[in-house]
Amino acid sequence: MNSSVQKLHHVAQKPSSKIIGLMSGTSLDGLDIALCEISGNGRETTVSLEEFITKSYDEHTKRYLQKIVSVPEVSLKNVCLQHSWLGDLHGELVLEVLDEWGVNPTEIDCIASHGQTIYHAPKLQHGQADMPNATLQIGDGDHIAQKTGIITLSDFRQKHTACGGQGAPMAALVDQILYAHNNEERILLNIGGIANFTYLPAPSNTHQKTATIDTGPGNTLIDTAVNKYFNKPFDTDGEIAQQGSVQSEALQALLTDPYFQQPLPKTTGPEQFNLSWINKKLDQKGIDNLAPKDLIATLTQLTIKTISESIQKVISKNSPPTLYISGGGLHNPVLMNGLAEQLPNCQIKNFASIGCNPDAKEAVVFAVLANETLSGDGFMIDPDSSEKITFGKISFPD
Ligand SMILES: Nc1ncnc2c1ncn2[C@@H]1O[C@H](COP(=O)(O)OP(=O)(O)OP(=O)(O)O)[C@@H](O)[C@H]1O
Ligand SMILES: CC(=O)N[C@H]1[C@@H]2OC[C@@H](O2)[C@@H](O)[C@@H]1O[C@H](C)C(=O)O
Repeated sequence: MNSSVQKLHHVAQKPSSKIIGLMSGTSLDGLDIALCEISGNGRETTVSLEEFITKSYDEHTKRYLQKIVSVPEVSLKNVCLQHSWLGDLHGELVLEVLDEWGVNPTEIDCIASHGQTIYHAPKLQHGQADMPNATLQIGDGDHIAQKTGIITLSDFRQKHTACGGQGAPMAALVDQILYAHNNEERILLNIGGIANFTYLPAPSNTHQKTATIDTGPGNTLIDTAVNKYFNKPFDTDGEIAQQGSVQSEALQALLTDPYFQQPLPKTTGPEQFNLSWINKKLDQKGIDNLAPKDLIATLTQLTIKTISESIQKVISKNSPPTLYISGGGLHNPVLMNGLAEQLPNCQIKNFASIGCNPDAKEAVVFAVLANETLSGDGFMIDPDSSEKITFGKISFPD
């Protein structure tokens, strides 16, 4: 037997594995690196987050990625170069943090790498009837495996679209096995660049089904406008939004986007929600005189409104869920207070109270997806079929 296949066979049979989850999200703030100890599989899965860090991208890296991320027409040469370059970079960052943590790479059973989404094109967004749901992530897995000497699973979203899904959100698959609770209705809300949630009704609630959705912009519009008008990467602690006031006419103009009324399932990205989208929506209503701080307050309110309205649509009025929040938006008090105001019946908690470090959640998701591919049966993505599927492509270091 080939030695890497033998290693894989061994890892798949271990009662517990050390898996590193890697996530480079839509905000382009850096690479989230989560070292997990994972035992069991399916509903028996348990995860212990042993270490976590976000390795921030420097300005040069961020600007280089911005050349192609979510841009519809780019240099194919850049895409080709960046696919390999980012794989190498992610491999180097893994080696760097393992050294910082005092962990030998030989102790790691595998890496689960999400990569960087450079274009997300569900049918709803690309609008070409003859084309399938499509999504593209870069940061090649072979490069990560070569750099680190560690078996690497990557490119998790392709199987989702190949099986008829929209390529996202995928966190719900993991949320269901790790966080569904017998007596509590739960919403797991992640506010990253894009906001998404998983609704986990308590099993006793036979009227409601598990649901998942990208609600629309999380931080992406706030970040992009703060960057343009204040030359900062994001609105630290919501300070700018607090100085501005929400302009209701502008808010209504933004809320007219049909995405917000589309039924589930739906997913989106910065390809749709970006600076030109803001300008177009405001131009259509003849609004051209918003003070920058009022724009930030209005965009923050847009995130609050679209998240809370999406939540209201799926939950049962009689048994309001507890909301567990993760992602960078958790650090913005204006977002948090706004959600509490709009969802007075829901208890709001930090995801840490049932899971792990809220900034690590998505990286852990990909570690669990890899664990299931190696040692489990997989996940059901079609509620009308019992067929289970696994995700990720396997790269060997040799
Ligand atoms: N102290 C803070 N105050 C306000 N906002 C913050 C703060 N810290 C982080 N954020 C926001 O969180 C964002 C990063 O969030 P996160 O890392 O969850 O996003 P992501 O994983 O890149 O996105 P996605 O989940 O959509 O892929 C930052 O760009 C910023 O907008
Ligand atoms: C295409 C893509 O990378 N989508 C991300 C992004 O970040 C949040 C939201 O948009 C979600 O749809 C998804 O990530 C999480 C991990 C998911 O698939 O559940």
